[in-house]
Amino acid sequence: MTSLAFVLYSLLIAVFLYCLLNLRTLLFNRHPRPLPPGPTPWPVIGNLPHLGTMPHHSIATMARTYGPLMHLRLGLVDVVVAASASVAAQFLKTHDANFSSRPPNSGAKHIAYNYQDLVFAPYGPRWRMLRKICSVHLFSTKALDDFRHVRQEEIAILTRALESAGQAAAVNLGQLLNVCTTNALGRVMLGHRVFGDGSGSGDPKADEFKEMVVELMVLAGVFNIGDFVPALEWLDPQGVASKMKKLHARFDSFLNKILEEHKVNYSSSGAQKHTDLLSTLISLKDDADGEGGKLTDIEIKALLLDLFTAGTDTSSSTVEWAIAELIRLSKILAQAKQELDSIVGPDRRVTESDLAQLTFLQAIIKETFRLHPSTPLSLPRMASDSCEINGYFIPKGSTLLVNVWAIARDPDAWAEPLEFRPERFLPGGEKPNADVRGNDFEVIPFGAGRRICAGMSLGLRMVQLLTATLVHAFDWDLADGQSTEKLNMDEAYGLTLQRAAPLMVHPWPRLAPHVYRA
Ligand code: HEM
Repeated sequence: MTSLAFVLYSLLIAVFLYCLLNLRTLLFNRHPRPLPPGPTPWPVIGNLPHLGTMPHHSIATMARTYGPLMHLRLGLVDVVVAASASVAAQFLKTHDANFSSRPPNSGAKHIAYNYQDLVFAPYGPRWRMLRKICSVHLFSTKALDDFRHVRQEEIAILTRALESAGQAAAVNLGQLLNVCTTNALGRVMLGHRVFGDGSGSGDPKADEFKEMVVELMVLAGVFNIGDFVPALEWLDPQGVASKMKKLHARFDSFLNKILEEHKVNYSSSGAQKHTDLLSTLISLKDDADGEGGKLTDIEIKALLLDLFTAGTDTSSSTVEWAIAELIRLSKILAQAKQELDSIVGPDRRVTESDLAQLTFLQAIIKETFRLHPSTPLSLPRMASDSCEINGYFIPKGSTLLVNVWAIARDPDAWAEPLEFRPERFLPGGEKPNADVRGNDFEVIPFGAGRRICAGMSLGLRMVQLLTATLVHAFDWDLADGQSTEKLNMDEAYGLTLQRAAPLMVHPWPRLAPHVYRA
């Protein structure tokens, strides 16, 4: 054999061995570490059929078999699920920077102006700019304090509406709460209410708006096959994309109207300048040269859409769950009333300055967030790079789902987790110091890390003040003489956790009459 032939022969053998080794690695050990355990996927659609109609329930059940760090294959997409506090902390604290973008999805594309918004903006300069604008103008302590009177006034209007409405017929509490949260946000963001006089009674526009927000949350919560099997996207087998496009058109016309009206007022009156978020956004359109560039009309509409959808039903449905729990549990309700009566008394409504003293009420709110988190699977995140967590390989591009709902019901972390027991958050209870602001991973209704809820401080203030006011100002009966034990506490699945049946109640005023007129 000539030396050239020998070299070629050796090279061939080396290449063959290299390919053989690679093939072996590809077939049997693609990654230096294994993927987290999980149920065997079906061909093409993977584990999509395993999700069922209540994915946060099904995923929690699967985690009992496969562990708190689980791998699912949804179509062609790797999905990792965190179902315990310690695993959630690994993703949202230790590896948070790597999980600070959101995965591609049809909701962002068809509803949120093709990712031009804040919620779905890729982690980077534009996201930072949008978030900063919101923090400064809406959510900083100064902004929240400046607009405290707005929240209190809108809650006063709700109280008045409940006082006069409840005696004649039962009221849909969630609906009225939604009008209140939307108008309070509208006054801060746009400088005026979104719906009429704020009382919400029989306002078809308010009904339609809530129905649109709920539809958005339901659609955004669907695991859309097209998101996971791109080859099937054009087929839109569940009809999700087509419903999203129709809904987008309705939101867009709502937002166009707001923008046009505001531009007219803004240009005709210099006095309007910078008194509300939208004026600021419009002024940024002309002179912003922040890191992410100028704001376009589309970006402004996308941001308004985010805030109106993420910031209304989340708060109002949390209050609806809280009141439903209290109506069922009369002893806890009585204890909450006692606290309010001793601190606030019968001659005035609760104000935000009272909240710090209402320790039992605060515990009720934490317990409500624990059992009824507004977004049970939080909002999805995506691995920007491959990484290793708890000895498992997490591939680049994986979607992360944090089962906030299951974590807060984990029997290893909570005593009798299905019981509504506010005292667990009080001194002497099992978690006296736990807070819900993303530091204690056993209860993270607002998520955690860089992409924690942008409106958390506002959401918390609104939920606390609304719940405190409703408990203090009214006694509650269920509609049609329904017994409290029979109150339906079922959930309806969506990106946000709605009640399956709306809470229909009669509110009976319990404070001095002048309180309701003030
Ligand atoms: C009960 C009240 C609320 C709850 C439970 C809640 C919950 C959440 C959760 C779980 C996330 C995802 C966090 C993550 O990825 O880790 C989120 C994101 C967000 N929330 Fe809230 N939210 C509430 C109220 C609000 C309010 C009042 C607003 C604004 C007016 C708001 C605006 C947003 C925005 C803009 C994001 C996206 C943040 C980003 O991607 O950087 N939320 N919220």
